[in-house]
Amino acid sequence: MSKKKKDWKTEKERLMRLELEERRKEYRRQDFISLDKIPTWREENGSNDKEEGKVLKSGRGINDKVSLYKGDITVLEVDAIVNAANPSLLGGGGVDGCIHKAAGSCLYDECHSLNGCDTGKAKITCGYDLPARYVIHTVGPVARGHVGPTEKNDLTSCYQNSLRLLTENNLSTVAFPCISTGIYGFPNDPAAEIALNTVKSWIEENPDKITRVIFCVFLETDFGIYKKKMSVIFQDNDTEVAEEQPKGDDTPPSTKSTTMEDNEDSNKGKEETGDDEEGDNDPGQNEDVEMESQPPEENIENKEEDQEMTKDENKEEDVDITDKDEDKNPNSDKDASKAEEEQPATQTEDNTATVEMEADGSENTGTISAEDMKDVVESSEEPNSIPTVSTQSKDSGGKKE
Ligand SMILES: NC(=O)c1ccc[n+]([C@H]2O[C@H](COP(=O)([O-])OP(=O)(O)OC[C@H]3O[C@@H](n4cnc5c(N)ncnc54)[C@H](O)[C@@H]3O)[C@@H](O)[C@H]2O)c1
Repeated sequence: MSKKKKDWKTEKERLMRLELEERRKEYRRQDFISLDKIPTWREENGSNDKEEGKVLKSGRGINDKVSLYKGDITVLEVDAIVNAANPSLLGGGGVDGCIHKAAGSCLYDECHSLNGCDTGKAKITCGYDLPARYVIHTVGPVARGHVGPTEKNDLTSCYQNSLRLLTENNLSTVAFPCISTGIYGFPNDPAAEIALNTVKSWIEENPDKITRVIFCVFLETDFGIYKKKMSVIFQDNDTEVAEEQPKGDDTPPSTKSTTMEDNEDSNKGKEETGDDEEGDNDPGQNEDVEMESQPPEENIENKEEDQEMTKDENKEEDVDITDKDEDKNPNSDKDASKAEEEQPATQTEDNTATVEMEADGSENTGTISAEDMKDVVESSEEPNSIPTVSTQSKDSGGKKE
């Protein structure tokens, strides 16, 4: 018998009232990773340094607030995971498809009520069946291999607005995927540079608001890039080395990879519940994984052609939807009080957003032409039509610059 479709508002209110142990019983996947199983950047270095006879003073520095994790973002038990969405917020493929699939259909329904999201902006919803309590949806720039000031600013805004939304909702642990580096074609290296430096600056300006930011990479390529950059950007300069560093050895501490298998033992034996296809999102072990939803190189080209961003053609004023769709948008100013009761979360303060991508593309101020986004979004219009992401372990690296 088909399950009765849940009302997202009722489900959200119910979930928000649950204590952790009660909530854990509702996770669609029981092989979740709790925060204490993810070492901080300092702990990773510390464990290496201990091996090399050095003991690090445990500080409350920035290195205690960041982590590098390689694996599926949908299993992370944090306050919020960030979704690399598209302007429609109606799901798609890649990490967007994984998150929607793991969260369940209520996520789609709540997203549908948000009337889209502009590039660089962020909106927050409940996490539903995910171990993450919330999902912060942000829309990265469609770079197609080209990184100009606009693309850089938009990607920087994705991280800033996501962190701002996190703390505005009194949340303090978050995981980011590599926004825009998949089908949107932002080169991996500059994207990592922007992600790491933006997050570092933000934590330095708001040290007491953040407990942990996890950089969740999926591809071996990104893991290598992040590990190298983090060793430089998150230098451990607030430590006291207990013993002399071997003469002439000034190499920064290397780090061991934080991968799914490191943490698997901690969740061994947890029963798989629900109709989850085990391994749908499992990125495999230490290899690049080619996601079905991320077509091979040549197709990405075609897809990118399809998603040709023609800013001037599409450039339209953001439509302030508060007076236009207030009954549709639970977060419009007029309904602010009602919205606050129903939804503890708030949206970005300006609350203007791209008018929702209609299937026929009639009203669309997104940065991707209606026709193109229609193709991308149409396939994911209904929750059960969201393409599943299955991965084959493959040595192919991520997109080269
Ligand atoms: N890949 C596709 O074929 C496809 C199709 C339609 C829509 N989308 C999605 O792609 C667009 C956004 O592009 P994007 O480059 O920002 O996102 P993306 O294409 O999802 O790639 C972003 C990053 O997320 C990584 N990733 C994929 N799955 C996971 C996972 N389970 N956990 C952690 N990381 C993961 C992926 O390897 C890449 O590094 C949106 O339209 C969205 O709906 C993708």
